[in-house]
Amino acid sequence: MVATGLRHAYGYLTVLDLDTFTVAPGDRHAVIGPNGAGKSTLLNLLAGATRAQSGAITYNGQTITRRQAAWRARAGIGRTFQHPSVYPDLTVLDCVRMGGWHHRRHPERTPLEVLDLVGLIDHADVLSATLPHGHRRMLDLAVALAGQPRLLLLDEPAAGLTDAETTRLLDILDGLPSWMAVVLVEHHMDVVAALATWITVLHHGRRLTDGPADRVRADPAVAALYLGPGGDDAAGQ
Ligand SMILES: Nc1ncnc2c1ncn2[C@@H]1O[C@H](COP(=O)(O)OP(=O)(O)OP(=O)(O)O)[C@@H](O)[C@H]1O
Repeated sequence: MVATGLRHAYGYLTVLDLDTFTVAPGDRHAVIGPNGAGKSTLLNLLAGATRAQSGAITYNGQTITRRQAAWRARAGIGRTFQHPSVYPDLTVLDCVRMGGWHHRRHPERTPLEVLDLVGLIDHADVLSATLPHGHRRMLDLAVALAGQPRLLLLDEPAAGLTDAETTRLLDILDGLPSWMAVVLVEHHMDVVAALATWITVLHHGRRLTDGPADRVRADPAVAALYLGPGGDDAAGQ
């Protein structure tokens, strides 16, 4: 996927102004930055949940800038949400079935296998709205994985998880196929450190820097962004 000239504003407030953003098969691309930096806005534009006010997005060589989110999902762009609330009236299993509806004939994994992967197999018949937060996040991930995405957009998947849940999440993400591209918006630097090979840092909607994960995490300007000048450790923790 290649996005160029993406710009988004709410009224007079420009919240994203990004010259280029590229993801290739197999990438593990983290997008980090302080609250309000425009990370979720970027993900929403890539997923089609928000329509780009200017700029262009291509995917597999095809222009998808005006394509709706559902079309993009069918084309292989899966996503999770910062505040997951997947189909509250459905059972956990039916949510995952919905996530994989366009792969009914040739699913790589059955819905039950996906639930097993994320540790929710014992909750298959429970109404999704009754799940505690960590389980709801895992269900959100299961729904995205059931769609067999080629590009997976993750919006703060570790937010609010316990240590044990975070470990499980890291195991799952670490086991994703190498052809799948992942874009990860995340505040937890240990999660970013474990997964990301490339990091883009957003600040006030613009790219502060980007590059190989080790180099960006060691960048004093990135540490200063999180802790203020002199904060050595912020991006490297
Ligand atoms: N629907 C909206 N209407 C008005 N302003 C909005 C709306 N959604 C987001 N914003 C503003 O856009 C800016 C970027 O928000 P965004 O959620 O993309 O940031 P973020 O980097 O994901 O932040 P966080 O880490 O806190 O989730 C913020 O200033 C936010 O208040």
